[in-house]
Amino acid sequence: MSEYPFLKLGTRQSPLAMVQAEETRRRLCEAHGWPEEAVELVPVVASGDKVLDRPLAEIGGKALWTKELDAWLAEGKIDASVHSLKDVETIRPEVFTLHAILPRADKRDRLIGAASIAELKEGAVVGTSAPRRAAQLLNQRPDCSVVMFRGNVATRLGKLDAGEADATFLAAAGLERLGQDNIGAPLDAENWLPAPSQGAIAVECRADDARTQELLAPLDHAPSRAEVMAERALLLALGGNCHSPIAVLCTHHEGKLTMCAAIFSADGAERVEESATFAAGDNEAPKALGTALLDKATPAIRAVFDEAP
Ligand SMILES: NCc1[nH]cc(CCC(=O)O)c1CC(=O)O
Repeated sequence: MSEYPFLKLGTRQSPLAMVQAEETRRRLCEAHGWPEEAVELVPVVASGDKVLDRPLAEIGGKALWTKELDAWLAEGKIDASVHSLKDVETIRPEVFTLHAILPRADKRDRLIGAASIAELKEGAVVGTSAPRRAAQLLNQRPDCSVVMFRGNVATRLGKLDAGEADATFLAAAGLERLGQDNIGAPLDAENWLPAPSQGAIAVECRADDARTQELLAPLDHAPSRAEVMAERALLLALGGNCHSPIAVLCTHHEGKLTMCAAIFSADGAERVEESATFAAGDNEAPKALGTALLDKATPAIRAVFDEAP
């Protein structure tokens, strides 16, 4: 007679999502001295995984990654959801809490198909559907062009292999978790900024579920939480969503956060950046940085943010 599972963890069923859910299960079992059977992984097919031929921004935005998991969590079919925090909307239903942020992995993008942005061949075609990656690329390499690449990591690498583009970007964290971290070249922060919350796994549960909150608590990594919450505060200040070319990197060091952020016009031609250092947990500082960015923004940049729904 077994009382397992103690906890049901909802996850998308893409290979990367499953690996991230497995990492969460491993950490939970380690923290509580449980056998693997104590945590059941419940895969859910997300709307975002069904429609692959149009940009996310056109078909409903980041909510498409969380809609099904949110419904299951609200109904109590699962106790918690595991998310790539980068894909989770900035404003979450109040009935949920992002209760554990796991130690953040490599925050960088990797470029697959060339050793660096500068070394992309003249007029290279680059596959991406992320406004940030497209704008940041075209800002540095106006000779390049962008084609839409959606789908999971394997799908995108397949499109590259099939010659649909000369190069593409993938998050280092995702490649690492899939054991493919030998692919491509990492892009460093001096020239290339990642997306808000890139590389962070978040575990969300119901705000009134004290039992699950207590079980998740030992998984929370305070420095990673400080970084991603500051990055999300910046997103909120900018009114950013999946349409917005916002690049930001926040790095924790001895209780302080250094944030470097850039926003772009839709075509990437124009770019403004700001950076600041402030105390971890200070969510006013990212807000001020957002305001400073918008103050400096050219009309073409501001138009992107004014239009954001
Ligand atoms: N947008 C899809 C997505 N969401 C999270 C990751 C990778 C893992 C992470 O950044 O946490 C990816 C793939 C990618 O951007 O290459």
